[in-house]
Amino acid sequence: MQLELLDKLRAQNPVIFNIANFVTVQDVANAVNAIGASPIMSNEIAEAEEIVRLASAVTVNIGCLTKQQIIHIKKVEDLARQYNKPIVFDPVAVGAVEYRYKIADKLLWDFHTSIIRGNIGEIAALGDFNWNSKGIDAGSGSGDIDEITAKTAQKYHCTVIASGPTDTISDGKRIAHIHNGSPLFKTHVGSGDMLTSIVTAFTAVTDDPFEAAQIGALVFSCAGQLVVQEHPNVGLGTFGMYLMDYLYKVKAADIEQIADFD
Ligand SMILES: Nc1ncnc2c1ncn2[C@@H]1O[C@H](COP(=O)(O)OP(=O)(O)O)[C@@H](O)[C@H]1O
Ligand SMILES: Cc1ncsc1CCOP(=O)(O)O
Ligand SMILES: [Mg+2]
Repeated sequence: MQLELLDKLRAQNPVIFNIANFVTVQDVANAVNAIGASPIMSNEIAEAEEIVRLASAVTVNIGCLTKQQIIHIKKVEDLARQYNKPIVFDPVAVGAVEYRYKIADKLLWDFHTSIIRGNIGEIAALGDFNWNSKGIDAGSGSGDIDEITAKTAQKYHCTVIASGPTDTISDGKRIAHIHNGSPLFKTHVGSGDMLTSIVTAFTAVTDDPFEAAQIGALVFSCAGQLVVQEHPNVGLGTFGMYLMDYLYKVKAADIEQIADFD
């Protein structure tokens, strides 16, 4: 794992274009900012080309999808292909809402996506596996998470992160697991969206999406774990606040001490 990518990210401070959802947009902007990149959110098709050109990478989050936004996403994804900017896709609730599954599946076939980051319910749905997703949450299921992640990566020819208590990452051939984190992540709506855009930030400093996925997931999970280690009585409200502090101040050396991956 290339932990030096964290310093590289902070030195380069790349601009990250986010098509966000209105629930978690500020958390995502602050998380991208705290980790050392420069977020920009936009919903306007007329400025899409300018923003894609100035950004190093693009997040597409379908958390609050509208028909107008689908037109915007297609334009932005087409521009990202034209200007060779990586796309990281967050398939919010595709396991629970058939309409979203259909839109996401089509976008993932029509445009090259570098990384898909979802919870296991979302990743299982995209990979056509049975799983009982629950709204935006992972829900429950008994499938083999390694197999689901790898097969979904093979289906869309990209890297996939199935996040959860363990983050499972595959590019269809290789598989990695990040065991760090805290159950408090689950209590904070927006944890997944923050992770997705932090992973996007790391695609700006490495050409290998599998590496960007691993380092993004490791840094994010370790930041949350450090919050709880150093503030054992933290509640779910203050966890979100401390998480921003730790995303900002966490160093590669701190992560190295607690990193738990294979
Ligand atoms: N029980 C848990 N223990 C440790 N980390 C967790 C746990 N649940 C979620 N996470 C972490 O929370 C972040 C968001 O993941 P997840 O909850 O799966 O996404 P989403 O918010 O999209 O459902 C990831 O970094 C993941 O590692
Ligand atoms: C509650 C909600 N409704 C639509 S998007 C959204 C936020 C999803 O955030 P996350 O997937 O990061 O928990
Ligand atoms: Mg999510």
